[in-house]
Amino acid sequence: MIDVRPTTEEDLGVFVDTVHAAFARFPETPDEDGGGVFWSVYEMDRALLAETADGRPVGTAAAYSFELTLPGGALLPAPGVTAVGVLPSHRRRGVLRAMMRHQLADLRARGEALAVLLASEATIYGRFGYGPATFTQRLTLPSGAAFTTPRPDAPAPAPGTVEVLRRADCGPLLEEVYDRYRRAQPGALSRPHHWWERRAGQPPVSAAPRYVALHRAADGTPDGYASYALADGVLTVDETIAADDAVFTALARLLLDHDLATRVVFRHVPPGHPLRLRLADFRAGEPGGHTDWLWVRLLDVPRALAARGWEADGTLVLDVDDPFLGERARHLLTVRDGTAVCAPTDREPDLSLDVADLGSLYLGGTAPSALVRAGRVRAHRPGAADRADALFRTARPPHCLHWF
Ligand SMILES: CC(=O)SCCNC(=O)CCNC(=O)[C@H](O)C(C)(C)COP(=O)(O)OP(=O)(O)OC[C@H]1O[C@@H](n2cnc3c(N)ncnc32)[C@H](O)[C@@H]1OP(=O)(O)O
Repeated sequence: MIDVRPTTEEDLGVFVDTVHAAFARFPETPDEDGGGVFWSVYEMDRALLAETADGRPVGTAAAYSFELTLPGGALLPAPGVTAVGVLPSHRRRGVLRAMMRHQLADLRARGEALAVLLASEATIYGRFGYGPATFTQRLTLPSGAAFTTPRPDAPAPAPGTVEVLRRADCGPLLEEVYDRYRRAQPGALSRPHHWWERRAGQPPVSAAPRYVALHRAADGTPDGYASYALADGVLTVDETIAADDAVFTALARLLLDHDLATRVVFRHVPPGHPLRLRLADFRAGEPGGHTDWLWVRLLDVPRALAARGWEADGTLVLDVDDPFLGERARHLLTVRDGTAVCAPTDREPDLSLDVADLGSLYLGGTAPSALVRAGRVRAHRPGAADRADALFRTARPPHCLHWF
């Protein structure tokens, strides 16, 4: 018999020990101020422990309080599910299933319209209603890679300056730039202030030493940064945050011209990013590690659909199956002037789909027609998939590079 219960601050020690044992890792030691490790930002009033009948902890799950930027720019609270683990001695007996059931009920009771996570394996979370909604990839370029000559009528390069700082000395500036960027980028997550304060997460938030190329606009406002380190001739760029393409290019140019590097690895580039198209030699750019990043689980389909912005008008009837929660509902989605209304209907469906696949479509990162072609979504009439493509499409593809 397994019991799943909510935790309090007093459970932090046992929670940290259990989740680390599930991942077969040992907890790092926090700094004197309690920061410098990713688990210093766990929210223990949002975590769960699974225990055996005699009170031994065997499973963990938690959630962070993030905001997700939706297509159109609305910000929606998005619990970021994390620290999911079950001890190797207690796997494949339904402990995760019990925790997911408890957690999704709890998130609904708190009024959340959706939840998000990063999956350790892509085979785990579909059954619980999560679908991959954003994708990311690495781009490796040879140092010194030349850009094409811009057209004579191309916009001038970003006016501004770049300065090199140490990560440890510019946290507040990075926080400010990141926050402005994530509000404009669909699919991006907030990084709460205490993450920066406690240096929790992966660079540039973490305490790991990094240099930072900080771009400032002509008026001195910081509008982009890239955090990086050079080792064994490889300049690894953890994240490149830029207000626009011109700022991205200015940062990329500085990194590509760095002495003593043979290669520059941009670890997080949105698929389809124009950086590779700027190269004089297209084949010099090596994309790699293309992978799912943010997974979305819709908990309140009508509210979630009404919350995002839409770039085309139209209607669509969606028949949505949610096997894990044992629900099925048919929704009439009507979009006018960028705003959607989603109401129950008994009209014949245009598309039948699982809630996990709707999660994949939600941010515009996957076209409905692609899921129809993959056999995951059923289109009931000619033209239905095209209509759905036109509706869900976003001019700016979603991207997320926050790790949690
Ligand atoms: C958001 C995050 O935190 S991602 C991190 C996830 N955690 C890890 O990767 C840490 C190491 N792994 C683990 O701790 C565990 O194996 C877990 C948490 C992935 C699974 O826990 P379990 O208690 O064994 O899962 P449970 O027995 O409830 O399985 C539920 C279902 O998921 C399936 N499943 C569980 N783990 C996996 C997996 N790794 N790959 C594929 N399927 C899986 C089970 O087969 C079962 O399928 P069914 O519904 O068809 O019967």
